[in-house]
This record gives sequence, structure tokens and C-alpha cells, in this order.
Amino acid sequence: MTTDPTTTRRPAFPGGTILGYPRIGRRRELKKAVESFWSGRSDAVDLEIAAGTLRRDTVRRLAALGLDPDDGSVPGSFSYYDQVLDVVALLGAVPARFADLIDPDDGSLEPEGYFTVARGRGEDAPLEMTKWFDTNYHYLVPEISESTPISFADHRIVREYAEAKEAGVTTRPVLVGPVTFLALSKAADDAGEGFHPLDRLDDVVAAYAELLRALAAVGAPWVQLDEPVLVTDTGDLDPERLRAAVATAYRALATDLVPADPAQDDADGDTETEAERPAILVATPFGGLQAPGRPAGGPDDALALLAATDVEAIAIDLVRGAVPTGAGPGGTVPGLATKTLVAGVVDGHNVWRSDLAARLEVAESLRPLGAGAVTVGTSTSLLHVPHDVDDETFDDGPDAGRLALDPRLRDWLAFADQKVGEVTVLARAVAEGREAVAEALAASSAAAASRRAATGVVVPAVRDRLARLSDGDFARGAHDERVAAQRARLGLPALPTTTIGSFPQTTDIRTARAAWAKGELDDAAYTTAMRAEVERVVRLQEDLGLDVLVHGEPERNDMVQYFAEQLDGFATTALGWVQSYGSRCVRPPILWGDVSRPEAMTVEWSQYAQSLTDKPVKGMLTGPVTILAWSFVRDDQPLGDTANQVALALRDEVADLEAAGIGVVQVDEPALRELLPLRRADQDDYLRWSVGSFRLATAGAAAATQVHTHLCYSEFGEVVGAIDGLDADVTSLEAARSRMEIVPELADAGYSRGVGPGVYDIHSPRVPSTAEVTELLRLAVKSIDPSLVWVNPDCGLKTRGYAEVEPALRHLVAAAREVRAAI
Ligand SMILES: CN1c2c(nc(N)[nH]c2=O)NC[C@@H]1CNc1ccc(C(=O)N[C@@H](CCC(=O)N[C@@H](CCC(=O)N[C@@H](CCC(=O)O)C(=O)O)C(=O)O)C(=O)O)cc1
Ligand SMILES: N[C@@H](CCS)C(=O)O
Ligand SMILES: [Zn+2]
Repeated sequence: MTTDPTTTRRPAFPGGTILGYPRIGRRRELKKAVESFWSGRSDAVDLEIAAGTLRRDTVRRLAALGLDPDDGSVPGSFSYYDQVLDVVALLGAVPARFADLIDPDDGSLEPEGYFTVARGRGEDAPLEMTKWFDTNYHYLVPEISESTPISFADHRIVREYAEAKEAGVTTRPVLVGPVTFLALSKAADDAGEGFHPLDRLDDVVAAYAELLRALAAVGAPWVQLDEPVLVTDTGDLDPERLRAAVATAYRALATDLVPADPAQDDADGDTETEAERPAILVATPFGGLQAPGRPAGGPDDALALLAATDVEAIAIDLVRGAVPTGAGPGGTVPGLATKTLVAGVVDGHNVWRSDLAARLEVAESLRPLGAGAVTVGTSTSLLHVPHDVDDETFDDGPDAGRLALDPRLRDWLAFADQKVGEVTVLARAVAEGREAVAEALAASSAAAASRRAATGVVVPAVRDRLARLSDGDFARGAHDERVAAQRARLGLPALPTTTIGSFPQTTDIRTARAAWAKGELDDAAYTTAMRAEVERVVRLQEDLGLDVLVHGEPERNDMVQYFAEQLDGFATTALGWVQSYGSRCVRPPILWGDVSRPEAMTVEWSQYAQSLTDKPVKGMLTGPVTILAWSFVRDDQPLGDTANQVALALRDEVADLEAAGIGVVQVDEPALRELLPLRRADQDDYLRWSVGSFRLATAGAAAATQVHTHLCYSEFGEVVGAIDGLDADVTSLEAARSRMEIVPELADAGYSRGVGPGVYDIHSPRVPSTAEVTELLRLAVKSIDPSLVWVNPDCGLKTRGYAEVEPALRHLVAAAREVRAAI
């Protein structure tokens, strides 16, 4: 049925809305409940009770913070593990190896099954994990083929809607939209030649239609379908195909089903129409729907495409994306008059308090587009920021109750709860005029002014050093001279073996650090414990026969937070946890001022490790791009300038490591690919400054110092040129799951430096056999000059246990020896 375009709907979410909320819990309650369930300390009922409590607390809190509890403004965005896996469960679309996990009665995945698909079992590998757009969140990649079962199999979303309703809040269920779900899926191993997951669009859309009917039946006024794939033009998907998929999917979901009209809600919120579906909000976070410089209304204008469908509302990202333009009369967007535009002006991706007056202007500048209504929202889900800045006190230890954040900084920040407040203020300003919120606007302008003028935001000495840089500071000497000098110094065998840096972060290590944080262990005792760990790790590596050793990174809580704690210009939080994947969380540091290094950060650990062995020990640093990518960065200067400040601090650390006798320094850049812009037009500039900052960090190294870098958690095809541009002597890359796919690509691009394609998939508890590692190594040396090849795992070992790591590394060394003998 086609929606009558003359129908005047009540504007959607007049009090403002958010696209999603953190689900891990203010005290990581979900992490604890899920990990307890995994370990067998609690059962499925305990888990459901803990999760249900968290969900109810969350929706009530959002209502208390000012979102309308009756009109679908509160998102229902809970997940036990991952929102993409949730759609796999919704559809029962598990790969054949997990078919037995599906409940034969109702087609659903019970909690065990759901987590098994995420984490694997025995020989059955879990779904692959990869970056969620340009965030530090990782989703599970669905595997789809012609024979993957697809139906409306799991009713969790409907149950959770009813649960929230029972708790007094009418939520808006949130799920990944059908087009993005399939665009992010990969063809399963059993798929036929030329199959693309989008070939199953009709089946997926039919299942979504069933879900929408079920939601309508329980009276849900709204549903949110996230379609961030529409803000990118960098995937390998044919854009024409993507557009056709959007048109097909939303014709079936929006046009062919009778919509609920939230305006007809009765007092209890129950719709009285014969609705076949809730009203639909399509959300498009992480960028603009119109590519920079492309004509409005042109074939690649995704806003025009969505506006031409019968969905009731579209949420656009006005932090990463520009204000769109329309190709209709007077600059309007055809089709938008019947829709609400949710102006995503509050940044869901960063933690700065909004300058409300400036954000209001952006929201108001949408008016010429001719939307039926404009309201205010966040640019993305708030999944990517911590819960509450007002919570930033230490929970326990000697600092219990003390503010973790400088109060000055506190005033400049907005975490999820504060952002909800900002949304409600801005929505009110849009609806009633700015006078209605004059006080809030003035307070936010004052905070912005205080931040601009604060000591430490601009440090003249840092600026002067940057201004004096010349091209020479970004370049090392000739590569062949470096190779000769390093060969003479290090005397390594062919196919040298090494690891990526971290060894397992055992319970003992974490417990010691927790005791240190609580004041139960003093500095000296903590250092002694960590040095003992370093010694154990060095002895183990010698025993294993590795060629280039590491100190194991036991002293690092997190590879980025550790550096941020020691650099001026950063603040760290006590409770600012953000989900990175599954139950794993990080506390991204807040980079608020000019960056400098008061003193050496890693030298004592590396020097100590080197003192224990004659083998070379790698100094271990995190690169500037990764430090920025995994921090909340300042938004008042170009990212490239900030990157160079961090690079200079690292450059000084490299010099100190060299002076301490360290001959190999690794500067990790696992996030190099992550920050690659989602629009091609923006990529060259990014690659210029990101590669430049790495070179600035490392180019001070002497020819005889071997510089390594490490990249992971990404597909590297699009950054092969950049990998070469880094000019590192050796680059280790995640490659085991893709079976060395990157090696021939590097060879084809003429790459002629050392390369360590990972031969041990550290994301899985599986221990690879010597034969498997040998096979991968043979693949590598077949594609690229064997004299360039290094042998190493895919990534650091911190999330694994020794029971797996020891045998896996033994097999890795044995495989290296076997292949070495044959070249
Ligand atoms: C390599 N990856 C990283 C990313 N981002 C980072 N910032 N860091 C990374 O390493 N992105 C891409 C990938 C994948 N992502 C992750 C993210 C997170 C983890 C991980 O293992 N996280 C741990 C927490 C790590 C940490 O900060 N630990 C601290 C505090 C530990 C803690 O919770 N302590 C307890 C008490 C201790 C106890 O008794 O056990 C507490 O406070 O209650 C530390 O070690 O001091 C996690 O568990 O979530 C991996 C890959
Ligand atoms: N050196 C780090 C890199 C992780 S990407 C580690 O080994 O954990
Ligand atoms: Zn890594």
C-alpha cells in the first residue's frame, strides 16, 4: 500500500532522540554478567536477569534524562554481544557449521548458540570480526550463501519492546537495516561462483517484514533501521546495485506494508489502526549521504534516494557530513515533505560538550530542504562514548570518591547522558525558539570559550617545534644502506621469528595492577611484579627459540591508554569504558591539549628486558595515528597537526630507546586503515598526513636501528601504497585468516621491505599445527622474495592464555625452521 502523501503526521520525536545508547552498563554490568556466564559461574537465567535489569534501568534513565517515554524517542538498542550478530540471530542465518545450534522448535539461537557463533568452538571458527565503519567498535561478519537459512527466527526484539513497555517506556527498536546487513556480509564458503550476499535481499526483506508486522502487533510506533553503508563510497560493492537494493528493500518494508500512525496513539500508546508495520526511521550515521562535490539529486545522492521511499523519517549525520542540498524547487529535496528529518548535530562519536548555539544553527539550516518536520538527534549511536561524565570519580582505592577528571575538563565534556541532555535542549530550541533555552545556550558558549582560552590547549614550545619541521625530518636514509647496517648489527637468520609485542595478560598481572590502583600494592612491589613477568616472558621466548624478542607489555593496561597516561595534553578516565567488541572494552583517553612528553615512557622496561638476553629485544611503541584513532581527539585543529605533535613525542622516545642500546623499535599502527575516510574524495589527504606522522615519529632512527610497524584488524588492500610509504624496515600484518592474501598484493605493488604476514590467528583459541603454519609460510615465500619474509603471529597475544600461546609459538618456530631449510 502506498502512503497517502497528503497525510499530515505528527512530527517524529519532537523532544529529540538519540540513535542508540551504550549497552555495556555504567559499571560494565553486561561484561561481567556475560563473562560470568561464559565461565560457568552463572547460568542463562542469571544472565537474562542481569541483562533485563540493565535494559530496564537504561530505558528509565533515558526517560528521566528527558527523552519522551511515550512516543518511541527512547531507542531500544541493547545487544548481548554485537548488533550485526543480532541480525544473524534474528534471521537464523548461521553458517552451516553452526546449524546444530538453532533451536529446532522455534528457529532461534539460545544464549549458548549465540555466543558460540561469536566465539567459535573447537574446529568451528567464529564469524570473522572487523571494524564498524571508522570506529573502534568491531562487528561480526555474517556469512551468507544461496543455502543459508533466512526467516524471522528470533523474537528477542519484540520481547524487549514488550519488556520496556512493561517498565513504562515505549521504545523504538533499533536494528541494522537489511541493505547494510547484506552489504557487510561476505559470501560463505559454500556459496557459488559470483554469488553476493545481496542476492538474498528478497529473503532478508521478507523476514524483516515479518518482524515489522510482529512489532506493529504489539503496538510499537517506531522502528529504527540503521543503514550506514549509504554514507560510504569506498566498498567494493557496485553503487548501482546498492541503490537498487535500497529501493527494493524500502518498497517492500515501507510502501507495501500499512504503516502505524503514531499520531493515532491512544493514551496507553496502543495504535488503533490496522497497522502492518511501525513508522520507520532510517538512520545513516558516520558521514554525509551526499559525496562532497557531487550534484544534489544526482545518481549517487543517497538522501534523494531515501527521500523517494515511503519511510517516515531519516536521521542524518551533521557532524561528519555537511548540510545536504536539494535538487527540487527552491532547493528542496523531493519526497522529504512527508518525512521528519532527524538532524544529527550532537556528536555521537566524540566527547566534547556541544557549542549549542552553533549546533542549533546547523539544525536550522536544514529548513530549506523542505522536510515535513525537523528534530534533533545524535549523529551516531552513543555506543561509542562512555556513559556519564558525572560518574568520573574513582570507585575504590586510596582515591575513592575523588574526581578522576580535572573539573575544568569536566566542564568541556559530554558523555552519553550529557548528550541526551543536549539533544533535548536543542529539540526544544528548534520547536519553541532559542529564547526557550537561552540559559543553556549561554552556558555552553561559556564552556566553549573557557576551553579555547585554557592553559595547555596551546603550548607555544610545541607549536614552535612543529613550525620548524622540514622535509628532512620526515625521511630516513636510503633503504639499501639501512638493510646493510641492520644485517651487520642484528645477524638474523632467514625467515626471522618474532611476536607482535604483548604476551598473555594473565589474571595475576591484572590482579596486581588492580591492587596497585587500589593502593594495596605500592609502586615498588608493582614494578617488581611486572619485572618478574618480563623476565619470565624473555626466558620463555629464549626457550621457544624466537629470534627477535619482546618484553611482553605486562605493564600496559591498554596500548593507547598507557601512553596517554604519560603524555601531557591527554586526560584518562576512571570509568569511561566503551565497548570495543563483545565483552571487551577500552577507556579511550581524551586528547584535549598540545601534546608533549615530560619523560621517557618505555625505556626502562625495554632496557631491562634487553639486559636479560643476547638476542635483540624490540622497543615497543604505539604510533601517532593509532593513538589518535583510539582516543577522543580535540576538534579544534586539523587531525594531522595533532598527529605530528604525538609523532614528535614518539620520536624522542625512539631516540631514548636507541641511546639505551635498543636496536629494533616497533611502532604499531593497527588503526591506520581504520581512520581511512569513508569517501574516496577525502582519502588522499588522510593518507598524506597519517603516513607523514608515522615517518616523523620514526625518521630520526639511525640506519642500523631496524624500524618495524604492525597493522591488524583490517583489510589492507586499500592501503598497500601507504604501507610502502611508511618506509618501515619491517611490517607485520594480520594475514592468517585470509591465507596470506595481502602478500601477493604487496609483491604486485613492488613492495621491497621486510614483511611479516601473520601465520597464527590469535583471535581464535585454536592452536595451529606446525603443518598449518608451514603451509601458510610456503604460500608467503611463493609470492614474495623469501629474504623479505618474517614469521610472526597476526597480532599481540594479550587476550590469549599460555596454554594456547606456548604450543602455537613452538609450532611457529618449528615451521620457520622447516621452510628456512627449504629456501
Ligand atoms: C588491539 N585492539 C585494541 C583496540 N583499542 C584499544 N584501545 N586497545 C587495543 O588493544 N582496538 C582494536 C583492538 C581490539 N580491541 C580490544 C579492546 C579491548 C581489549 C581488552 O582486552 N580490554 C580489556 C580491558 C583492558 C584494560 O584496560 N585493562 C585494565 C583494567 C582491567 C580491569 O577491568 N580491571 C578490573 C579489575 C582487575 C581484575 O581483577 O581482573 C576492574 O577494574 O574491575 C588493566 O589491565 O589494568 C577488557 O577486559 O575489556 C582487547 C582488544
Ligand atoms: N604491540 C601490540 C600491538 C597490538 S595491535 C600488542 O602486541 O598487543
Ligand atoms: Zn595487532
